[in-house]
Amino acid sequence: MVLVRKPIPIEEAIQKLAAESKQLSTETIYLEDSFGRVLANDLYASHPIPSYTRSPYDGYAIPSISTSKAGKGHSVFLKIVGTVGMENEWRGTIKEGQAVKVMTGSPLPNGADSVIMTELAKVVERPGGKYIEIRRPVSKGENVSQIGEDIKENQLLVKKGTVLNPGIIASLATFGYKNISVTRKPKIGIIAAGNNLSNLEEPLQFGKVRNSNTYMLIAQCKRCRTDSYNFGQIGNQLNNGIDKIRSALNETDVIITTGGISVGDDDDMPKIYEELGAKVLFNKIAMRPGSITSAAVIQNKLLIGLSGNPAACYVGFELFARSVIKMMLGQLKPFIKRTQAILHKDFPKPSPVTRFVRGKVSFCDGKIYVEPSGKDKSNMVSSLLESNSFIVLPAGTKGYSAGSLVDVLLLEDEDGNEQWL
Ligand SMILES: Nc1nc2c(c(=O)[nH]1)N[C@H]1C(S)=C(S)[C@@H](COP(=O)(O)OP(=O)(O)OC[C@H]3O[C@@H](n4cnc5c(N)ncnc54)[C@H](O)[C@@H]3O)O[C@H]1N2
Ligand code: MOO
Ligand SMILES: [Mg+2]
Repeated sequence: MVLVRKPIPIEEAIQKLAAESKQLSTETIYLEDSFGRVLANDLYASHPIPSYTRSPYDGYAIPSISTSKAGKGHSVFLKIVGTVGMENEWRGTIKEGQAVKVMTGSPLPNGADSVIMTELAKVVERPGGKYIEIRRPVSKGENVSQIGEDIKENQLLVKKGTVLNPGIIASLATFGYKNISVTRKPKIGIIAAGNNLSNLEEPLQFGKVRNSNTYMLIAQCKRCRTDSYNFGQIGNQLNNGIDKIRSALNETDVIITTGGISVGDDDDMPKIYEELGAKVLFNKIAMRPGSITSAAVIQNKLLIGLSGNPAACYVGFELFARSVIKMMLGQLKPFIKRTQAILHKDFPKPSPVTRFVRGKVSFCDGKIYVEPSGKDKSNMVSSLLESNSFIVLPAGTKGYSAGSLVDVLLLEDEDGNEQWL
């Protein structure tokens, strides 16, 4: 039987996958383990920052009015009556003509409304004690950090669906969020199909290739900040493949296969879908490479069938599996970041369907440039070495010359897009 394959538009494939990629349950983790995890609920500021009026400098807290007569060759002298920010902390109310030594971050003592930096206040001995000499008027509020000037109480700090990065983690720690609720990571099972695959440690035999895709996919899952499980390889025995996928289903949320998805004699994946009773969502997409990327659903779990050809497998993962994982993680922006760049080299090939060329983005003089990162064949692995992006060339275009503005998808970006387009 010849398998009928009707190519569907990329957007439709994305929609079909989105319908099957519901957000997973949540779990509570320690803040120190939260880097790269996705926040499961909105978090608010439980108090203002700063929570007290404080000095941003080492210096002297003073009543500014005491300096009004300083300037034009005239100094004023304020008596140092204590120090804040030390063990024997001074706790009084500063009067006119007085100053209290403060450290960066110290609370401003009562009676003070400004701070003069150490460098601008010369300490002098005078009858009755130590004084600071001030040569210019200091205005009210000068060098004072006001309550809530950084973050207001009850302000929304971080939206649910945000990927936690060091800056966000710092903000959450500021409010004492020791435990936080995040979406659990989807468990991705990886299976390589193919008769001619050898393990990495085996000496290479004629007609065989090493199973590089499994390692690529593990790393791609990591880049999506989720965990993958290597279920090894399946050869050309149909039952073996069916059993392996069945048992992997019990331990995973999504199974990604690579290889065996096309129309060759040993391409068993379509038969495996059929034998398993999986509902096929699509088995061809109008794009290159990765046109035979397929997806099916069984026991409410997604099977994503990627090409065996390394570059097509890579592209299929980034365009589809990546978004599936991010949707399951409840990410606000599950789609790959798209921007525009100036093509640095000619790309003369026409594109009858949308083409994703492995690209290398670089930045120069405030502009974004992109060039193909190597030979553009889906069975080639070399173009992946330097690829950090895909150049998107729309269907029906006849090739591009250097200098043209093209769309690019940024693979290393963690922020993402809310929409596919
Ligand atoms: N008559 C047709 N032939 C092919 C078509 C077609 O439409 N009609 N589609 C081509 C396209 S496009 C692609 S892409 C490939 C897809 O092939 P499969 O997904 O069936 O993959 P395999 O046949 O198993 O292997 C293809 C190729 O990739 C190498 N490979 C496979 N697995 C791995 C792995 N884990 N690590 C590294 N390399 C792997 C394998 O050695 C083969 O060279 O089909 C075209 N053919
Ligand atoms: O469309 Mo196949 O998946 O390269 O190159
Ligand atoms: Mg094949």
